[in-house]
Amino acid sequence: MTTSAPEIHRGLAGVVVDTTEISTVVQETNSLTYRGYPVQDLAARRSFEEVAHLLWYGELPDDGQLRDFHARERALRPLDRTTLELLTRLPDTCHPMDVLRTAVSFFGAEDPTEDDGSLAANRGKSLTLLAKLPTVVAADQRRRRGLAPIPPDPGLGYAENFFHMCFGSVPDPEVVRCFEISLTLYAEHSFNASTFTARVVTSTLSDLYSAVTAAIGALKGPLHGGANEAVMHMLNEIGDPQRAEAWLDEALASKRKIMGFGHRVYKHGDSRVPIMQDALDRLVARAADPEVTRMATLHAALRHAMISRKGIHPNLDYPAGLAYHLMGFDTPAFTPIFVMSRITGWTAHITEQLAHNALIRPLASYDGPGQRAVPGAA
Ligand SMILES: CC(=O)SCCNC(=O)CCNC(=O)[C@H](O)C(C)(C)COP(=O)(O)OP(=O)(O)OC[C@H]1O[C@@H](n2cnc3c(N)ncnc32)[C@H](O)[C@@H]1OP(=O)(O)O
Ligand SMILES: O=C([O-])CC(=O)C(=O)O
Repeated sequence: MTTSAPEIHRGLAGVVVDTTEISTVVQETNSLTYRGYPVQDLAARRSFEEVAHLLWYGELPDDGQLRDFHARERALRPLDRTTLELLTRLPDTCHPMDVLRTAVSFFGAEDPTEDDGSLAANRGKSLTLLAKLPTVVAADQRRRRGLAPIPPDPGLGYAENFFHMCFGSVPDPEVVRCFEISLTLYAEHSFNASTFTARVVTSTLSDLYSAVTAAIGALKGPLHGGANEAVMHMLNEIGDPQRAEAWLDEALASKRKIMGFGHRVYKHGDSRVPIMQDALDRLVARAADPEVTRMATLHAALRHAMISRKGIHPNLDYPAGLAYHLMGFDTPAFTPIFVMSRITGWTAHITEQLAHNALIRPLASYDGPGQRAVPGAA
Protein backbone atom coordinates (compact mmCIF):
# COMPACT_ATOMS: atom_id res chain seq x y z
CA MET A 1 0.00 0.00 0.00
CA THR A 2 1.40 3.45 -0.91
CA THR A 3 0.57 6.51 1.15
CA SER A 4 0.10 9.67 -0.92
CA ALA A 5 2.38 12.61 -0.10
CA PRO A 6 0.62 15.39 1.81
CA GLU A 7 -0.25 18.46 -0.22
CA ILE A 8 2.12 21.27 0.78
CA HIS A 9 1.00 24.92 0.68
CA ARG A 10 4.25 26.85 0.98
CA GLY A 11 3.67 30.24 2.58
CA LEU A 12 0.12 29.01 3.31
CA ALA A 13 -0.76 30.33 -0.16
CA GLY A 14 -4.41 29.77 -0.93
CA VAL A 15 -5.13 28.21 2.48
CA VAL A 16 -8.23 29.40 4.32
CA VAL A 17 -7.42 28.98 8.01
CA ASP A 18 -10.38 30.57 9.78
CA THR A 19 -13.34 32.91 9.39
CA THR A 20 -13.31 36.63 10.15
CA GLU A 21 -16.00 39.31 10.43
CA ILE A 22 -13.56 42.22 10.25
CA SER A 23 -12.72 42.71 6.59
CA THR A 24 -12.67 40.97 3.28
CA VAL A 25 -10.51 41.23 0.20
CA VAL A 26 -12.11 40.02 -2.99
CA GLN A 27 -9.44 39.90 -5.63
CA GLU A 28 -11.84 39.11 -8.48
CA THR A 29 -13.78 42.34 -7.94
CA ASN A 30 -10.84 44.25 -6.54
CA SER A 31 -12.80 45.24 -3.49
CA LEU A 32 -11.97 45.64 0.18
CA THR A 33 -14.57 46.15 2.88
CA TYR A 34 -14.22 46.84 6.61
CA ARG A 35 -17.19 45.37 8.49
CA GLY A 36 -19.07 45.50 5.18
CA TYR A 37 -18.28 49.12 4.23
CA PRO A 38 -16.21 49.74 1.07
CA VAL A 39 -12.87 51.17 2.10
CA GLN A 40 -12.94 53.86 -0.59
CA ASP A 41 -16.16 55.29 0.91
CA LEU A 42 -14.70 55.17 4.40
CA ALA A 43 -11.55 56.94 3.18
CA ALA A 44 -13.61 59.63 1.44
CA ARG A 45 -16.18 60.29 4.15
CA ARG A 46 -14.93 59.22 7.57
CA SER A 47 -12.07 60.11 9.88
CA PHE A 48 -9.45 57.55 10.85
CA GLU A 49 -10.80 57.58 14.42
CA GLU A 50 -14.24 56.57 13.11
CA VAL A 51 -12.64 53.75 11.14
CA ALA A 52 -10.80 52.57 14.28
CA HIS A 53 -14.11 52.51 16.15
CA LEU A 54 -15.71 50.55 13.30
CA LEU A 55 -12.95 47.94 13.28
CA TRP A 56 -13.03 47.46 17.04
CA TYR A 57 -16.74 47.68 17.80
CA GLY A 58 -18.25 46.55 14.48
CA GLU A 59 -20.16 49.81 13.85
CA LEU A 60 -19.37 53.41 12.99
CA PRO A 61 -19.70 55.63 16.08
CA ASP A 62 -22.63 58.00 16.59
CA ASP A 63 -21.82 61.58 17.66
CA GLY A 64 -21.72 60.76 21.37
CA GLN A 65 -19.58 57.67 20.88
CA LEU A 66 -17.16 59.62 18.70
CA ARG A 67 -16.86 62.40 21.28
CA ASP A 68 -16.13 59.81 23.95
CA PHE A 69 -13.61 58.03 21.70
CA HIS A 70 -11.81 61.32 20.99
CA ALA A 71 -11.68 62.26 24.66
CA ARG A 72 -10.26 58.90 25.74
CA GLU A 73 -7.73 58.64 22.88
CA ARG A 74 -6.46 62.19 23.36
CA ALA A 75 -6.03 61.74 27.12
CA LEU A 76 -3.85 58.66 26.59
CA ARG A 77 -1.37 60.23 24.13
CA PRO A 78 1.37 61.51 26.48
CA LEU A 79 4.35 59.31 27.35
CA ASP A 80 5.61 59.18 30.91
CA ARG A 81 9.18 60.16 31.76
CA THR A 82 10.37 56.53 32.07
CA THR A 83 9.24 55.74 28.53
CA LEU A 84 10.83 58.89 27.11
CA GLU A 85 14.08 58.02 28.91
CA LEU A 86 13.97 54.48 27.59
CA LEU A 87 13.56 55.81 24.04
CA THR A 88 16.57 58.09 24.36
CA ARG A 89 18.71 55.18 25.60
CA LEU A 90 18.18 53.14 22.42
CA PRO A 91 20.99 53.60 19.89
CA ASP A 92 19.97 55.86 17.03
CA THR A 93 21.61 53.37 14.68
CA CYS A 94 18.68 51.00 15.26
CA HIS A 95 15.69 51.07 12.94
CA PRO A 96 12.65 53.03 14.20
CA MET A 97 10.63 49.79 13.97
CA ASP A 98 12.98 48.40 16.66
CA VAL A 99 12.13 51.41 18.81
CA LEU A 100 8.42 50.82 18.35
CA ARG A 101 8.74 47.09 19.04
CA THR A 102 10.69 47.86 22.22
CA ALA A 103 8.19 50.52 23.31
CA VAL A 104 5.22 48.14 22.97
CA SER A 105 7.08 45.44 24.86
CA PHE A 106 7.89 47.98 27.58
CA PHE A 107 4.26 49.13 27.79
CA GLY A 108 3.35 45.49 28.41
CA ALA A 109 6.02 45.04 31.08
CA GLU A 110 4.78 48.20 32.85
CA ASP A 111 1.10 47.24 32.73
CA PRO A 112 0.06 45.31 35.86
CA THR A 113 -2.96 44.00 33.93
CA GLU A 114 -0.78 42.70 31.07
CA ASP A 115 -2.14 39.16 31.39
CA ASP A 116 -5.79 40.17 31.71
CA GLY A 117 -7.14 39.01 28.35
CA SER A 118 -10.75 40.04 29.00
CA LEU A 119 -12.51 41.96 26.25
CA ALA A 120 -12.73 45.11 28.38
CA ALA A 121 -9.03 45.00 29.31
CA ASN A 122 -7.94 44.35 25.73
CA ARG A 123 -10.07 47.20 24.42
CA GLY A 124 -8.41 49.53 26.92
CA LYS A 125 -4.93 48.33 25.89
CA SER A 126 -5.76 48.71 22.19
CA LEU A 127 -6.83 52.32 22.70
CA THR A 128 -3.72 53.01 24.79
CA LEU A 129 -1.47 51.73 22.00
CA LEU A 130 -3.38 53.62 19.32
CA ALA A 131 -2.95 56.82 21.35
CA LYS A 132 0.69 56.38 22.36
CA LEU A 133 2.31 54.92 19.24
CA PRO A 134 2.27 58.22 17.29
CA THR A 135 3.91 59.94 20.26
CA VAL A 136 6.70 57.34 20.16
CA VAL A 137 7.14 57.59 16.37
CA ALA A 138 7.23 61.40 16.42
CA ALA A 139 9.63 61.61 19.38
CA ASP A 140 11.95 59.10 17.71
CA GLN A 141 11.99 60.94 14.39
CA ARG A 142 12.78 64.20 16.21
CA ARG A 143 15.53 62.58 18.30
CA ARG A 144 17.23 61.38 15.11
CA ARG A 145 17.13 64.97 13.87
CA GLY A 146 18.68 66.16 17.15
CA LEU A 147 15.41 67.76 18.33
CA ALA A 148 13.46 67.55 21.59
CA PRO A 149 10.05 65.82 21.57
CA ILE A 150 6.91 67.94 21.18
CA PRO A 151 4.10 66.93 23.55
CA PRO A 152 0.77 65.89 22.00
CA ASP A 153 -1.97 68.50 21.59
CA PRO A 154 -5.34 67.25 22.88
CA GLY A 155 -7.08 69.88 20.77
CA LEU A 156 -6.02 68.15 17.54
CA GLY A 157 -7.31 65.06 15.74
CA TYR A 158 -5.17 61.93 15.38
CA ALA A 159 -3.63 62.85 12.01
CA GLU A 160 -3.16 66.57 12.75
CA ASN A 161 -1.61 65.84 16.12
CA PHE A 162 0.94 63.55 14.52
CA PHE A 163 2.15 66.35 12.21
CA HIS A 164 2.22 68.71 15.18
CA MET A 165 4.38 66.28 17.22
CA CYS A 166 6.74 65.65 14.27
CA PHE A 167 7.17 69.16 12.90
CA GLY A 168 5.70 71.61 15.43
CA SER A 169 3.02 72.68 12.95
CA VAL A 170 0.05 71.25 11.08
CA PRO A 171 0.16 71.47 7.26
CA ASP A 172 -2.78 72.55 5.15
CA PRO A 173 -5.91 70.37 5.26
CA GLU A 174 -5.19 68.77 1.85
CA VAL A 175 -1.97 67.24 3.23
CA VAL A 176 -3.61 66.12 6.47
CA ARG A 177 -6.45 64.58 4.46
CA CYS A 178 -4.01 62.65 2.28
CA PHE A 179 -2.29 61.33 5.39
CA GLU A 180 -5.59 60.35 6.97
CA ILE A 181 -6.60 58.50 3.80
CA SER A 182 -3.38 56.50 4.01
CA LEU A 183 -4.15 55.60 7.64
CA THR A 184 -7.62 54.37 6.71
CA LEU A 185 -6.27 52.32 3.81
CA TYR A 186 -3.49 50.78 5.92
CA ALA A 187 -5.76 49.99 8.89
CA GLU A 188 -6.80 46.44 8.08
CA HIS A 189 -6.24 43.73 5.49
CA SER A 190 -7.52 40.39 6.74
CA PHE A 191 -4.99 37.58 7.34
CA ASN A 192 -1.85 39.35 6.09
CA ALA A 193 1.47 38.16 7.58
CA SER A 194 1.62 40.56 10.54
CA THR A 195 -2.03 40.11 11.49
CA PHE A 196 -1.65 36.36 11.24
CA THR A 197 1.44 36.63 13.47
CA ALA A 198 -0.65 38.48 16.05
CA ARG A 199 -3.31 35.77 15.81
CA VAL A 200 -0.73 32.97 16.22
CA VAL A 201 0.66 34.56 19.39
CA THR A 202 -2.85 35.22 20.71
CA SER A 203 -3.89 31.63 20.00
CA THR A 204 -1.49 30.44 22.72
CA LEU A 205 -3.40 32.71 25.15
CA SER A 206 -0.41 35.02 25.41
CA ASP A 207 -1.08 38.73 26.06
CA LEU A 208 -1.98 41.53 23.64
CA TYR A 209 1.35 43.37 23.97
CA SER A 210 3.25 40.20 23.05
CA ALA A 211 1.02 39.71 20.01
CA VAL A 212 1.52 43.33 18.87
CA THR A 213 5.28 43.17 19.49
CA ALA A 214 5.48 40.09 17.27
CA ALA A 215 3.26 41.71 14.63
CA ILE A 216 5.58 44.74 14.49
CA GLY A 217 8.47 42.36 13.82
CA ALA A 218 6.53 40.74 10.98
CA LEU A 219 5.51 44.07 9.45
CA LYS A 220 9.09 45.33 9.42
CA GLY A 221 10.19 42.97 6.63
CA PRO A 222 10.46 44.41 3.09
CA LEU A 223 8.11 41.78 1.64
CA HIS A 224 5.39 43.25 3.89
CA GLY A 225 5.18 46.72 5.49
CA GLY A 226 8.88 47.50 5.09
CA ALA A 227 8.19 47.84 1.37
CA ASN A 228 6.96 51.44 1.77
CA GLU A 229 10.47 52.46 2.85
CA ALA A 230 12.10 50.23 0.25
CA VAL A 231 10.10 52.04 -2.47
CA MET A 232 11.77 55.31 -1.52
CA HIS A 233 15.25 53.74 -1.47
CA MET A 234 14.56 52.29 -4.91
CA LEU A 235 13.35 55.61 -6.35
CA ASN A 236 16.46 57.32 -4.95
CA GLU A 237 18.64 54.61 -6.47
CA ILE A 238 17.08 55.10 -9.93
CA GLY A 239 17.18 58.89 -9.62
CA ASP A 240 16.34 59.91 -13.16
CA PRO A 241 12.95 59.19 -14.81
CA GLN A 242 14.81 58.46 -18.07
CA ARG A 243 16.60 55.59 -16.34
CA ALA A 244 13.46 53.85 -15.07
CA GLU A 245 13.08 51.32 -17.91
CA ALA A 246 16.76 50.37 -18.16
CA TRP A 247 17.01 50.10 -14.36
CA LEU A 248 13.96 47.86 -14.27
CA ASP A 249 15.24 45.57 -17.02
CA GLU A 250 18.52 45.15 -15.19
CA ALA A 251 16.80 44.58 -11.84
CA LEU A 252 14.46 41.97 -13.31
CA ALA A 253 17.32 40.25 -15.12
CA SER A 254 19.14 39.91 -11.80
CA LYS A 255 15.93 38.54 -10.20
CA ARG A 256 15.47 41.49 -7.87
CA LYS A 257 12.04 41.98 -6.30
CA ILE A 258 10.70 45.37 -7.30
CA MET A 259 9.51 47.00 -4.11
CA GLY A 260 5.90 48.15 -3.90
CA PHE A 261 4.75 45.78 -6.66
CA GLY A 262 2.89 42.49 -6.49
CA HIS A 263 0.57 41.05 -3.88
CA ARG A 264 -0.27 37.64 -2.51
CA VAL A 265 -4.03 38.22 -2.81
CA TYR A 266 -4.57 40.78 -5.57
CA LYS A 267 -3.32 39.62 -8.91
CA HIS A 268 -4.87 42.44 -10.98
CA GLY A 269 -3.99 45.41 -8.80
CA ASP A 270 -4.47 46.39 -5.16
CA SER A 271 -7.95 47.83 -4.51
CA ARG A 272 -6.44 50.59 -2.34
CA VAL A 273 -3.99 51.92 -4.90
CA PRO A 274 -6.33 54.11 -7.01
CA ILE A 275 -7.47 55.98 -3.87
CA MET A 276 -3.93 56.48 -2.57
CA GLN A 277 -2.60 57.37 -6.03
CA ASP A 278 -5.30 60.08 -6.34
CA ALA A 279 -4.29 61.52 -2.98
CA LEU A 280 -0.63 61.42 -4.04
CA ASP A 281 -1.43 63.18 -7.34
CA ARG A 282 -3.11 65.96 -5.36
CA LEU A 283 0.01 66.34 -3.19
CA VAL A 284 2.19 66.55 -6.28
CA ALA A 285 -0.04 69.15 -7.96
CA ARG A 286 -0.17 71.19 -4.77
CA ALA A 287 3.63 71.24 -4.39
CA ALA A 288 4.18 72.73 -7.88
CA ASP A 289 7.90 72.07 -7.43
CA PRO A 290 10.25 70.75 -10.15
CA GLU A 291 11.93 68.27 -7.79
CA VAL A 292 8.54 66.86 -6.72
CA THR A 293 7.45 66.65 -10.36
CA ARG A 294 10.65 64.75 -11.18
CA MET A 295 9.97 62.21 -8.41
CA ALA A 296 6.35 61.81 -9.53
CA THR A 297 7.44 61.33 -13.16
CA LEU A 298 9.94 58.68 -12.13
CA HIS A 299 7.29 56.98 -9.96
CA ALA A 300 4.86 56.88 -12.90
CA ALA A 301 7.54 55.72 -15.36
CA LEU A 302 8.52 52.77 -13.18
CA ARG A 303 4.87 51.83 -12.66
CA HIS A 304 4.19 51.83 -16.41
CA ALA A 305 7.35 49.88 -17.15
CA MET A 306 6.61 47.23 -14.49
CA ILE A 307 3.05 46.74 -15.71
CA SER A 308 4.12 46.50 -19.34
CA ARG A 309 7.14 44.22 -18.70
CA LYS A 310 5.65 41.88 -16.07
CA GLY A 311 1.93 42.65 -15.78
CA ILE A 312 2.56 43.16 -12.05
CA HIS A 313 0.72 46.10 -10.49
CA PRO A 314 1.68 48.34 -7.57
CA ASN A 315 0.47 47.62 -4.06
CA LEU A 316 -0.48 50.26 -1.47
CA ASP A 317 3.14 50.73 -0.38
CA TYR A 318 4.04 52.16 -3.80
CA PRO A 319 1.98 55.38 -3.68
CA ALA A 320 2.08 55.59 0.14
CA GLY A 321 5.90 55.58 0.20
CA LEU A 322 6.24 58.59 -2.07
CA ALA A 323 3.32 60.37 -0.39
CA TYR A 324 5.01 60.09 3.04
CA HIS A 325 8.23 61.45 1.53
CA LEU A 326 6.40 64.44 0.10
CA MET A 327 4.75 65.06 3.47
CA GLY A 328 8.23 65.50 4.95
CA PHE A 329 8.62 62.28 6.95
CA ASP A 330 12.02 60.60 7.09
CA THR A 331 12.06 57.33 5.14
CA PRO A 332 12.73 55.07 8.19
CA ALA A 333 9.54 56.45 9.78
CA PHE A 334 7.29 55.12 6.97
CA THR A 335 6.75 51.60 8.33
CA PRO A 336 6.23 52.90 11.89
CA ILE A 337 3.47 55.12 10.44
CA PHE A 338 1.95 51.95 8.97
CA VAL A 339 2.00 50.50 12.53
CA MET A 340 0.14 53.58 13.89
CA SER A 341 -2.68 52.61 11.56
CA ARG A 342 -2.52 48.79 11.50
CA ILE A 343 -2.63 48.67 15.32
CA THR A 344 -6.41 48.94 14.82
CA GLY A 345 -6.63 45.87 12.56
CA TRP A 346 -4.18 43.82 14.65
CA THR A 347 -6.04 44.42 17.88
CA ALA A 348 -9.45 43.79 16.26
CA HIS A 349 -8.07 40.40 15.15
CA ILE A 350 -6.60 39.66 18.59
CA THR A 351 -10.06 40.19 20.09
CA GLU A 352 -11.68 38.04 17.41
CA GLN A 353 -9.12 35.26 17.84
CA LEU A 354 -9.74 35.17 21.61
CA ALA A 355 -13.50 35.06 21.15
CA HIS A 356 -13.25 31.81 19.14
CA ASN A 357 -9.82 30.56 20.00
CA ALA A 358 -8.12 27.49 18.57
CA LEU A 359 -4.38 27.01 18.98
CA ILE A 360 -2.71 27.69 15.62
CA ARG A 361 -0.36 24.81 15.01
CA PRO A 362 0.00 23.51 11.44
CA LEU A 363 1.83 20.36 10.39
CA ALA A 364 5.03 19.96 8.39
CA SER A 365 6.03 17.20 6.02
CA TYR A 366 9.40 15.93 7.24
CA ASP A 367 12.09 15.51 4.59
CA GLY A 368 15.22 15.33 6.75
CA PRO A 369 17.44 12.29 7.33
CA GLY A 370 15.81 8.99 8.26
CA GLN A 371 16.16 7.78 11.85
CA ARG A 372 19.80 6.99 12.67
CA ALA A 373 21.90 6.11 15.68
CA VAL A 374 23.73 8.80 17.64
CA PRO A 375 27.43 7.84 17.42
CA GLY A 376 28.37 6.00 20.61
CA ALA A 377 24.75 5.27 21.58
CA ALA A 378 23.99 1.61 22.23
C1 LIG B 1 1.27 46.17 2.55
C2 LIG B 1 1.93 44.98 1.96
O1 LIG B 1 2.49 44.20 2.66
S1 LIG B 1 1.81 44.76 0.29
C3 LIG B 1 3.27 43.82 -0.16
C4 LIG B 1 4.51 44.67 -0.04
N1 LIG B 1 5.69 43.95 -0.52
C5 LIG B 1 6.35 44.31 -1.63
O2 LIG B 1 6.03 45.25 -2.31
C6 LIG B 1 7.58 43.50 -1.93
C7 LIG B 1 7.65 43.12 -3.40
N2 LIG B 1 6.65 42.14 -3.71
C8 LIG B 1 6.85 40.80 -3.52
O3 LIG B 1 7.91 40.37 -3.08
C9 LIG B 1 5.69 39.85 -3.81
O4 LIG B 1 4.86 40.38 -4.80
C10 LIG B 1 4.87 39.52 -2.56
C11 LIG B 1 5.79 38.93 -1.47
C12 LIG B 1 4.20 40.76 -2.00
C13 LIG B 1 3.78 38.51 -2.90
O5 LIG B 1 4.42 37.41 -3.35
P1 LIG B 1 3.77 35.98 -3.64
O6 LIG B 1 2.30 35.99 -3.60
O7 LIG B 1 4.45 35.03 -2.75
O8 LIG B 1 4.15 35.81 -5.11
P2 LIG B 1 5.57 35.38 -5.62
O9 LIG B 1 6.66 36.07 -4.89
O10 LIG B 1 5.59 33.88 -5.63
O11 LIG B 1 5.49 35.96 -7.09
C14 LIG B 1 4.90 35.29 -8.18
C15 LIG B 1 5.72 35.63 -9.42
O12 LIG B 1 5.68 37.05 -9.62
C16 LIG B 1 6.98 37.61 -9.49
N3 LIG B 1 6.88 38.79 -8.66
C17 LIG B 1 5.93 39.09 -7.74
N4 LIG B 1 6.18 40.27 -7.20
C18 LIG B 1 7.27 40.76 -7.79
C19 LIG B 1 8.01 41.93 -7.64
N5 LIG B 1 7.65 42.87 -6.75
N6 LIG B 1 9.10 42.10 -8.40
C20 LIG B 1 9.48 41.18 -9.30
N7 LIG B 1 8.82 40.02 -9.48
C21 LIG B 1 7.73 39.82 -8.73
C22 LIG B 1 7.80 36.56 -8.74
O13 LIG B 1 9.18 36.68 -9.02
C23 LIG B 1 7.19 35.29 -9.27
O14 LIG B 1 7.69 35.04 -10.55
P3 LIG B 1 8.01 33.54 -11.03
O15 LIG B 1 6.69 32.84 -10.98
O16 LIG B 1 8.55 33.74 -12.39
O17 LIG B 1 8.98 33.00 -10.05
O1 LIG C 1 -2.54 41.52 2.69
C1 LIG C 1 -1.30 41.38 2.59
O2 LIG C 1 -0.73 40.27 2.38
C2 LIG C 1 -0.41 42.55 2.69
C3 LIG C 1 -1.13 43.84 2.66
O3 LIG C 1 -1.48 44.35 1.63
C4 LIG C 1 -1.48 44.45 3.93
O4 LIG C 1 -1.20 43.88 4.99
O5 LIG C 1 -2.05 45.57 3.91
